Amino acid sequence: MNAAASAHWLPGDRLPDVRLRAADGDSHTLHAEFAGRPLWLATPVDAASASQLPSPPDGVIAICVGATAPEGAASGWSAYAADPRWCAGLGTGLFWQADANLRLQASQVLPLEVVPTVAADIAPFRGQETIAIAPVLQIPGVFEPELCLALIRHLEVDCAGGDVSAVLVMQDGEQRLQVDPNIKQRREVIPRDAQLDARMHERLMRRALPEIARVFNFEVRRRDPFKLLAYPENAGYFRAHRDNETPDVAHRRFALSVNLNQAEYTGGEFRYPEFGPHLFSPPTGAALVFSCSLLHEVRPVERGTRYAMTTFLA
Ligand SMILES: O=C(O)CCC(=O)C(=O)O
Ligand SMILES: [Fe+2]
Repeated sequence: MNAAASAHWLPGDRLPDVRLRAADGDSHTLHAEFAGRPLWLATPVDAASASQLPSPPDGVIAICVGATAPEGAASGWSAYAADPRWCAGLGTGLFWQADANLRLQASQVLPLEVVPTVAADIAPFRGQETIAIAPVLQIPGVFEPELCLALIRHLEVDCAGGDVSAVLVMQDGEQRLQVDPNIKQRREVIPRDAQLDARMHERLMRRALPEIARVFNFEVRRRDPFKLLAYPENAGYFRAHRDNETPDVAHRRFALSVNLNQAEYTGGEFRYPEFGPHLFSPPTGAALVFSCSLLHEVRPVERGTRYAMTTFLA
């Protein structure tokens, strides 16, 4: 096993693309042919280790990469050889679970000590018709839970809760910052901890930017400063607005927002009234990315405090 080799793939990372060779000699690429369903991927070192792999549940694609695989098609596993350069980078003796978007969910060393289960978020798709949906992108697991907690602490403790959020208004031909409860009510602060800033930046570079490039075909070159937000119980909201309407923010292309404690409040969902009634409340650590030209609102928080981190990309 080589833990060092696999250490650079963390839960939340999208698996690298790779060319796989089937027993009949045909070649297949991971991203092109194995996305769209949850994936189990194993790299057992020998036949004994391969024979201990559990059968995958229905709807899960299971591929065994390397010299050996569990016997026969009935096992639910398909055997492939991979480009050896990739195998070296991956490491052998490993078991990976990835979601339908090929994002790593969990990894274990073989033989397995914990029986793998299919978590709700990597369960096979159940078809559901919808008439309209806002063109937003959700990226799970951009920040780890521990980073989310550190950010909340930074806002509440190190930054003494932040400042009441103001809006820019034009008055007598001049721009002025002014608190306006007709528009929004929340606290906010630009983080003052360079290490937290660097950790957020690294996670965005690693997990959000490649997805934005893939989904929106857009290469991010600029980022506004990070902002930590608190929407208090019965007092926090941001009414419908667009994020690029005044000259000072016209450069913004995409808004990115990460929920930091989604299970601890109710209300506070995003809504895109131009695109129907759906409410968006991504889980803790997930990023919501959308065009700054879309009308959007953050619904009033009813219970608890909603914490989030937001920035704008261009
Ligand atoms: O609360 C958030 O996550 C972001 C709210 C928002 O729309 C904004 O700050 O422009
Ligand atoms: Fe906004």
